[in-house]
Amino acid sequence: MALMPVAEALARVLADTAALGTEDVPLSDAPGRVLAEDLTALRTQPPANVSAMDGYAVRADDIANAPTPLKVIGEVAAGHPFSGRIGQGEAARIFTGGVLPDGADTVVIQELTRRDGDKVTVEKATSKGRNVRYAGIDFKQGAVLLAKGRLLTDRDVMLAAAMNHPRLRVHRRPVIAVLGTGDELILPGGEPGPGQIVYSNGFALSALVRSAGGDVIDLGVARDTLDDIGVRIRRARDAKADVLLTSGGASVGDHDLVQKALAAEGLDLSFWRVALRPGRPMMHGRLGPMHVLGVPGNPVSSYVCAFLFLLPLLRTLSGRSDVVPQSEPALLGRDLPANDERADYLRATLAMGPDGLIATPVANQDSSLMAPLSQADCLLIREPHAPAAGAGSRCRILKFGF
Ligand SMILES: Nc1nc2c(c(=O)[nH]1)N[C@H]1C(S)=C(S)[C@@H](COP(=O)(O)OP(=O)(O)OC[C@H]3O[C@@H](n4cnc5c(N)ncnc54)[C@H](O)[C@@H]3O)O[C@H]1N2
Ligand code: MOO
Repeated sequence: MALMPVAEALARVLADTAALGTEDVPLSDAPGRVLAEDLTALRTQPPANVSAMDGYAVRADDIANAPTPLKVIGEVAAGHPFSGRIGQGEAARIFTGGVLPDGADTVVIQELTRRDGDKVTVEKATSKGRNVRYAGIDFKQGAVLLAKGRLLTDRDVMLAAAMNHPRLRVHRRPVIAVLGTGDELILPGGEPGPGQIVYSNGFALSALVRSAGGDVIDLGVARDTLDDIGVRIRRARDAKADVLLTSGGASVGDHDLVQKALAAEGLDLSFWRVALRPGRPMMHGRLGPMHVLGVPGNPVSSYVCAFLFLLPLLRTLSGRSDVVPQSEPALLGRDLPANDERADYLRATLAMGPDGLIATPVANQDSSLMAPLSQADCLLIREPHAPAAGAGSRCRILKFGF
């Protein structure tokens, strides 16, 4: 079977995949969730012309030839408007956030005044409209300020609160069941037997899922038997996971049983093997409504595949409008040879140079190496058959999160 181009593989993963259903959550639970409907301001902010400073509300014409004595006829604090009207030669004491009284058009800061009983002397002219925040300068009732599909930030919930929404309609969080496979794997902290290593993939994959707004079902590590893998696949199904993410057992070895176990459960395979390095033996299919992404066991391959395919899938299920992480320009930190037929995602570090970001691929790109992966800041993209490229030439990178 020919290797599938990365773009086609991604298109297949995302094909016929709709955003999950919605739920209402209180504002405090909304950051990190994806907005499921356009959010309209229920009020205007500020709702009236208000003072930006502590001082005196005046008529600018009255103080054009300062120093000018004015009569103080009232007081305005935030939340306590003054019902009177400022006439010629009059002023009102006003505090930050107070509604500008009728008749006044300007606020003089108190540092430019001298108060004496019910008189205030404005010592310096202040231009008309100064220190006034006009009604609606932030937003107006009816305006759509947060669009459907937006990943809500802490600042967004501040805005939503100001718009007077106590709860927001968001998409359900995707549930991702994470399964490791391999007889050689023990859990961190255990005592490895001969030939054993420590299970590590799942920790990064679960963290990636959570950082992208998904919930994780940890299916642990299956032994290399059809039975054990099958039991855990059924557990993912019974739990109604949206995605089953397996790592390991994806290749052609005698102990690579994941696809066989999935087939026994009725897998509808959409592809296996991608023109990608690292990550060639990746597969995708469906078990009923559940997506299945089978990523290779080599730790770097598992992470790169999850980054390239699981993240967009998770974002699509989450209802995000920005589904595919966008690449950014950088300059190559060292010479690279011509590429073969597989797209290459090189682990690279980033540094700021005089002409922009410099991406330098780590020396050893073996897909089993976790130390350089942890040192890397990004993936440097090499398209299939890319010609040799010299240090300083342009390249594209995908930055890691965190
Ligand atoms: N004859 C061939 N051999 C291999 C091919 C091939 O095309 N023909 N492809 C190679 C490529 S490329 C990759 S990538 C690997 C992927 O193989 P598997 O998905 O079957 O991975 P495993 O054999 O299960 O494991 C590979 C490697 O990674 C370690 N591993 C596995 N799971 C974990 C985990 N959860 N945490 C940490 N480390 C893990 C495992 O011990 C192996 O060392 O196949 C090549 N072979
Ligand atoms: O495709 Mo594998 O992931 O290169 O080691």
